[in-house]
Amino acid sequence: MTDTQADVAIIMGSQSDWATMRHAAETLAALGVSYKSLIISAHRTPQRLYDFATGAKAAGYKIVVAGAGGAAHLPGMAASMTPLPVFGVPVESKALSGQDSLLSIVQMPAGVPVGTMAIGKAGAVNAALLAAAVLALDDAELAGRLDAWRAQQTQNVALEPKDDA
Ligand SMILES: Nc1c(C(=O)O)ncn1[C@@H]1O[C@H](COP(=O)(O)O)[C@@H](O)[C@H]1O
Repeated sequence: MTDTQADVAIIMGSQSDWATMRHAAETLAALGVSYKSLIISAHRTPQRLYDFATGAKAAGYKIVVAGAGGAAHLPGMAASMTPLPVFGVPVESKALSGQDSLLSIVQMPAGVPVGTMAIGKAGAVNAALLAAAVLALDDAELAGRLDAWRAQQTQNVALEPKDDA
């Protein structure tokens, strides 16, 4: 689901981040949350970032999920130009296994917050769940879907391990 009037903007520094960030998109889709996915790089497309971040609230977005790897300046720079909540996803880099991405995103100076997730797929899924939880504060139907999603997750955990699972 990619809407023009979406609640969540999923932005990422490169096409190569999509393999990770698609998990955020899939999680939002499963919860019935509208989103738009965009490639925006602070380094390679600075004007695109400026235009997006300064206009994100007026465009109707409520939350930004930003994934980037390596020198991952995208989430912090987006946060510096929008009052919307920004959740950062450190993409797993080849050279340093995402530790560079994590430290780049998490160490923001006081005054410009980025909610930093775990490295990789877990972070992308959790960014989507956190975004949904925030949106659910004002949306009882979404809150119900989120509860159901969690209940299903609990139900999917077997009590005993299997050899062939
Ligand atoms: N960290 C950033 C930013 C940014 O922070 O603006 N723009 C691209 N990148 C990252 O560079 C990595 C390699 O990108 P390529 O695969 O395109 O070479 C990606 O993980 C991307 O997020």
